[in-house]
Amino acid sequence: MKEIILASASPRRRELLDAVGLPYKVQVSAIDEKIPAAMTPADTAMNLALQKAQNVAGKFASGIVIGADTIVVLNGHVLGKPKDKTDAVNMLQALRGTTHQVITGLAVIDAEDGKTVQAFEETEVCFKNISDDDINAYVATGEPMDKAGAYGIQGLGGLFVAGIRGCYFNVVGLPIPLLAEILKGFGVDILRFRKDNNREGV
Ligand SMILES: Cc1cn([C@H]2C[C@H](O)[C@@H](COP(=O)(O)OP(=O)(O)OP(=O)(O)O)O2)c(=O)[nH]c1=O
Repeated sequence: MKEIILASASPRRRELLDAVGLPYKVQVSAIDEKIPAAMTPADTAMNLALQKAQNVAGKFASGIVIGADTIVVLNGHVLGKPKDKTDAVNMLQALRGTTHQVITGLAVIDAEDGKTVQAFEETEVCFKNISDDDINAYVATGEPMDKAGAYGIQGLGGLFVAGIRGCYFNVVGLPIPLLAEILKGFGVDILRFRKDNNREGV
């Protein structure tokens, strides 16, 4: 099997790949994450994912490179990571009581021949109508600062979520089922890639 290279600094993405037992190495991309103007939210996420994957693919002669980018979309407007605590408070105030979308764009590149596949997953997240007090207490924990939309559903931010429709892993930053489908086209079968596939105790 070709080597898998995750073009990401996100600990969440590593944890999600670890959970399915796929061996990989990490090479963080060196791109300046600028949200391109005049693109749909899905195209924005896929474009950023592509920039990350291309940047890393250029450093390797072979291997399957995975790039991803997660954004939150409220009424068609893209929310990335908060710039500071005030920005985080503003984002959470805008998100409370809403149903919004979380989109993760994926780009997978075979560094050897340049074959590239892009896709995105979209999940709807319904937020409770949380109080300013709760927002301030949450922002004070620091958890929102490195996360799109200023929350982490997998952490304390999960307390604000009334429900979701769609892929949970997508919200956390890597839509594993979609990625598994894409990787099959690169000759990587997550379910069957090793002979000794004993997952007892996982
Ligand atoms: C909405 C949401 C986002 N996030 C995270 C996932 C992503 O790591 C982050 C969005 O930022 P990204 O720019 O997608 O990723 P990153 O900067 O963390 O890592 P890299 O660019 O190196 O791949 O927000 C959560 O962890 N939980 C959530 O509920």
